[in-house]
Amino acid sequence: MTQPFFDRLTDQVRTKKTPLVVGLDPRWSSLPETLKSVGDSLAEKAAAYRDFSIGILDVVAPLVPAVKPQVAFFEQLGWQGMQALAEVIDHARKLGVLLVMDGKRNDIGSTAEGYADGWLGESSAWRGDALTVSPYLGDDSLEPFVQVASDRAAGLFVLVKTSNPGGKMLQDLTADGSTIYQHVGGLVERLAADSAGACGYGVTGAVVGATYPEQLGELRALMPHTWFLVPGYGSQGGTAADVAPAFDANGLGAIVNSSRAIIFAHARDEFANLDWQQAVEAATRKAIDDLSSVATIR
Ligand SMILES: O=c1ccn([C@@H]2O[C@H](COP(=O)(O)O)[C@@H](O)[C@H]2O)c(=O)[nH]1
Repeated sequence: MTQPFFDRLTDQVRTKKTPLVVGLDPRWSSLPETLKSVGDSLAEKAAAYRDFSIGILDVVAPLVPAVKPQVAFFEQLGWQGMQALAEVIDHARKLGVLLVMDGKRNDIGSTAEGYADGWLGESSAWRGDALTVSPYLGDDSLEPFVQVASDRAAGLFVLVKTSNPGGKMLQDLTADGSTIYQHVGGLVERLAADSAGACGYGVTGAVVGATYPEQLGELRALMPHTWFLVPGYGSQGGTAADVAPAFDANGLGAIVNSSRAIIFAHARDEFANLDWQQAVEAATRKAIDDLSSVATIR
């Protein structure tokens, strides 16, 4: 019997001794030139995205608990991109690194069932260990995801407080005396508390941006059964000090994503003497070291 996702994540974070997650966000304009030596048809771009992502996986799988493929960049290339994503997922599974699919899906409940099966269902080629979902269609839209995730020992990360500057336009509005992100956080925490496993965390996690450290601390206190996925560290300006409030007393309860700062490290001056995979490894180790100063994992 497979352990619940957040129990597996806890084990992986303890084994790898880091909360760092590497984001797989291939972008044609930033790819190493050696991978772009072919043409730029959709098929050729998809093959380059596959090779790039697999090359990253080979480097980071022994170092980090999970990777976060950004579905948008694969969807952008149509069916060839989705084929490439399936191959990347397959490779990650063989390497034993957990997969957080960043798709930010949702719809009315009956349609949400389709998304849940497509991204978490046993027979899907795009099955992740966890999926990001939007809360803005309400509690009934989350139910199919919770059901499938519970049945499949998968996890969810619901958007609560996103890292982008414009997120506050809606998420910080006040209704019935609380902000929208506090209401969403309360809903996610109730679902997590109802399903908490051996590690103390439930089936629903929350996305909370590193760019809002004050709210990270506030939500950590409000959401003790909810694991956080923290994007915005690195390229968006979030620092190790900013993400420090996301962790619980055991240095657990949060994973911290970094995408561009790691996968395109070959373009950083400090790694200019390295090939692109060596640069990925150096940037990953640097981020692990940086985060170790704020998350003491027990
Ligand atoms: O609030 C959010 C939710 C998701 N993201 C995603 O995370 C990565 C961040 O990439 P970086 O290169 O490390 O900035 C990307 O896939 C976003 O779509 C987010 O940034 N903020």
